[in-house]
Amino acid sequence: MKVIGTVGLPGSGKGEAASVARDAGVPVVTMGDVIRSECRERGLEPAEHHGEIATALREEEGPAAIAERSLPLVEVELESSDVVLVDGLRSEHELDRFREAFGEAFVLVSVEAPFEVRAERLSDRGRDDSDVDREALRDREERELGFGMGEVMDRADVVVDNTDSLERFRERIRALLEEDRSEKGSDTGDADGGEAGVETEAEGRT
Ligand SMILES: Nc1ncnc2c1ncn2[C@@H]1O[C@H](COP(=O)(O)OP(=O)(O)OP(=O)(O)O)[C@@H](O)[C@H]1O
Repeated sequence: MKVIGTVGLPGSGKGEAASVARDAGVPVVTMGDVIRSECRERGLEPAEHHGEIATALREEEGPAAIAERSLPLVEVELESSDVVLVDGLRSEHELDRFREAFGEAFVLVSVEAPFEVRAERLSDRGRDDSDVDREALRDREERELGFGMGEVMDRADVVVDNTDSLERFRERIRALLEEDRSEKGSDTGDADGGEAGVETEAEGRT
């Protein structure tokens, strides 16, 4: 059993990692979906109220609220799949909650690329205003860092550097999904010569 959590700043490649997982038949639990469904529950438009409801949930149910609400969705997927990907951790409270629930079976992957690279890719993606407007991107980034995302990234088990081609990134994610639990923390760069910029952190685990 393995639960892979992803963390990364806007445009780093979390969505791509999730789509690689889906293509490989690995179920994906998107933490943002928990917020979107709560918006609908409250009769609010998710596109406009996402940030506000995320804050409200944390205030009402505690800082790990979104992780807490994601857990049953992960459990359901684990009934039929050995590996599940959780898209988009934001805070250390959430990380602590997943570690508490899954222990060693939880592998945190930080997807990283410099601001300029992400800004460039996002302006090509153009999903919303913060994709094309660099100032809006900075604001979004600061908000996410404000939730403690930087600290979460620092605690990652695996860092995947996404500055190379999309195909190289996809290969790296596929390798991670296939990696055996016992290899956690080891460099699996053999499939790509280890050039994909993979670093690992032992975090004192055995
Ligand atoms: N290595 C790469 N080369 C080229 N384009 C890439 C690469 N990685 C990701 N992209 C593209 O960059 C854009 C941003 O990636 P993605 O949507 O996965 O980011 P994200 O981390 O999910 O961002 P957000 O948090 O804003 O949703 C997408 O259009 C994606 O296809």
